Amino acid sequence: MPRAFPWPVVLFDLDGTLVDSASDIAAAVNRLLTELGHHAVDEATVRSWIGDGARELVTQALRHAGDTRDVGAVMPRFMVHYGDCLLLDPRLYPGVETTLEALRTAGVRMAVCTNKPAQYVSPLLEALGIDGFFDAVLGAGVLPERKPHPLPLLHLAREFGVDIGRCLMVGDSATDAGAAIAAGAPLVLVAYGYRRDFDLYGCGALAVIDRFDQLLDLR
Ligand SMILES: O=C(O)COP(=O)(O)O
Ligand SMILES: [Mg+2]
Repeated sequence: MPRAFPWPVVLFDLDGTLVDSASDIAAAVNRLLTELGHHAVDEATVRSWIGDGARELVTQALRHAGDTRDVGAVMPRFMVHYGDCLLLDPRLYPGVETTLEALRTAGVRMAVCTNKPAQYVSPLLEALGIDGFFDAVLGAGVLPERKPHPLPLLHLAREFGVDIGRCLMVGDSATDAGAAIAAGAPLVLVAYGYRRDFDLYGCGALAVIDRFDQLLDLR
């Protein structure tokens, strides 16, 4: 447990940081692709599309399939599949629950700040038994901008009444890094998530951690 954790607020990314949801998201993408008459794709390919929100994910999937139809036309179907697949096999990364517990004990207030569609965030957190750790949960579609725009982070900092410079952002991708840097939030990145080809080590993060519980070693 941290003796004195340096930040009073931590904003956590969800997919690829707290939860390994790639197989569920891949299942939803593949239900859509096969419904549209395309071949399914493997999970690793879908992983490389996660991070910019559902619409961008489907845009990439359609492009991959050579399908030129308008993404907006297929989004309602995709959202049905997304909901149906949400709880197929989501997994907390190792150490998440004990680390959140330690942070809570240390008096740190926590929020989830994700590009996952907002209506699916709380059901996922509840199913994994970690919803109680968070004072705020912010998914995509609630605010007019999503990460890498700084607005979601600034919005949460304002809700907590804490200067953004004292709100640590913990994420796994370029969208998290971009949002944190634009907002002026300190940033820690996890190395095990959906980083794609993003250079985690060259973006100015305070630390890049291999295991979630290494958060507690930060000083
Ligand atoms: O659903 C996404 O595209 C990514 O979600 P995240 O912001 O929690 O990584
Ligand atoms: Mg992520």
